[in-house]
Amino acid sequence: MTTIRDLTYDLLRRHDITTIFGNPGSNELPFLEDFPSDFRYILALHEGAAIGMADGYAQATGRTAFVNLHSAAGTGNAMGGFANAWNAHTPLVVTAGQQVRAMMGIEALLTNIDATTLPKPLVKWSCEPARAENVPLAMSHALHLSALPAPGPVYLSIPYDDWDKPAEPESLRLLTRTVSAAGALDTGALAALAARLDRSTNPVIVLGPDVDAARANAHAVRLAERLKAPVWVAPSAPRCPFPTTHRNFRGLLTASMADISRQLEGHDLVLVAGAPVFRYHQYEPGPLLPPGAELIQITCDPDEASRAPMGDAVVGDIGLILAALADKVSDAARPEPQPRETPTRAAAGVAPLAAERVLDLMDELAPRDAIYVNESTSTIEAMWERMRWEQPGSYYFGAAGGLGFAMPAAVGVQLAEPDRQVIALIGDGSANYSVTALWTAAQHKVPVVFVIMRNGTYGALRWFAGVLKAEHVPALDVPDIDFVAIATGYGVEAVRVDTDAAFAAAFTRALKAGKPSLIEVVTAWPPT
Ligand SMILES: Cc1ncc(Cn2c(C)c(CCOP(=O)(O)OP(=O)(O)O)sc2=O)c(N)n1
Ligand SMILES: [Ca+2]
Repeated sequence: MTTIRDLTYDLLRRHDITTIFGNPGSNELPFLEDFPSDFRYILALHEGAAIGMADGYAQATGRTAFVNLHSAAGTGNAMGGFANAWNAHTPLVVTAGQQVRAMMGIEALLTNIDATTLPKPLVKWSCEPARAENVPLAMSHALHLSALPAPGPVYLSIPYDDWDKPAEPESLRLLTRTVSAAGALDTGALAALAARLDRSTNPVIVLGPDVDAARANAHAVRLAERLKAPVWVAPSAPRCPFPTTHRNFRGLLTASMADISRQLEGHDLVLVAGAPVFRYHQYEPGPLLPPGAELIQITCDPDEASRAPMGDAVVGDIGLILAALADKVSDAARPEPQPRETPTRAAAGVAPLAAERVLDLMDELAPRDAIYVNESTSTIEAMWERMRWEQPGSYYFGAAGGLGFAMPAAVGVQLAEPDRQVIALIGDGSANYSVTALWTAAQHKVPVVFVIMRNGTYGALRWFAGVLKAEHVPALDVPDIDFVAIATGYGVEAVRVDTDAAFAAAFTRALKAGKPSLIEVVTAWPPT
């Protein structure tokens, strides 16, 4: 007899999923019973770390990741991670154990009350199957839907007395289903779009995270070179969709309406690919586009296309459309864009140590194909100006700005990319949200290099307090946290440094260690 549990594990295998990220409670034990030997369970000590690891793993593999959380309390602890995954279009199937069906009505302890409402609106779909026999269909539905454009998290709440029930013979058909999305432009629409680009006198390209998610970076390069168009990265960037060393690269757009129009001044056509229009952050009202400019958005997300406040939009497969456009547009008869001004390297041997000097040393010493998972929020701009990111999958940031993403996500990315070095650059404020990820890194010997930028304050909030002219705000300092002691407590070797020479030596050692390491580097605040 095939049980619901047997069929569920077979469905996961069918979708190439044999890693489970999670933190169990009693409701989850029957699902985990007789855990199959071809699966691995990555235990997180907090559900925020579990979903963050799964998010990083899914983004780096480009495939759906699977999470198992404990009822309502576990789901609640993961809500910040749902926000990041939702904004990042990350394909996740998040499951939570539910009380037995006979005791749900009386709300016995660990009943996930109104379970399907809990993760909304940060899921594409949530479901608590009406009967045990429906679990395989719900699981199959969730696995396909999470990966279909626009990808995103889905949630299943499953009563723990369902797993031993027999699966209905007809539900075995689910094992052989394939579901795929088309998404190319028809020839007419492609020709019209290419013609609009060819007619433009001064086009500019703005690229978003879904270009990197589609691994379409090289198509974007070809299109930019054919059009001889400068390339900006869309604001509040959670990924890097274009080589920062390319002569057409202009940098990261500011997350403000007024500033974006200033930065795009003079262009008559703005082509946005793989990004919402736009993920503004600070409210600085102004014209949505510079005078005379038109905008076309290419997105995999019908809702992004529908909610944009201006321009035209095309919904489809970003990789297919960029590749077809790069083949279709003419070689523009205009001069190549001039390479941007890059900042001079920060001076050596200066105390107190400037954050820019740490960034420059990392960029110089790390392997060229290193992957940065960032949550040092006051140095984002400096990173985009200084770091040389050339390959797809080189940069990740929490897409909803929810802190607690980067430390676990770095572990997930390193699990997915064992041949590239992952460097987690974390602020001394952010480092406290999912610090338990250090324990999982130590237990699974995941060789992430964690760099904690200790400036003793919530630097980005100090900047924002200036933007909002919010004076005398309390609760912006985070002094006296000993990350060396914390890391050691979780089993990760750690060192504190406060000079560039000491950082360079520690960073070089960490890169060779072959195991997780943490460097707490004391940096100047305010920035010099
Ligand atoms: C879950 C969560 N809580 C609070 C915040 C608010 N927040 C906070 C608390 C920031 C300060 C981060 O400080 P840091 O030390 O990590 O980095 P910097 O000093 O470089 O800014 S930035 C920011 O948006 C958030 N984004 N996400
Ligand atoms: Ca800080």
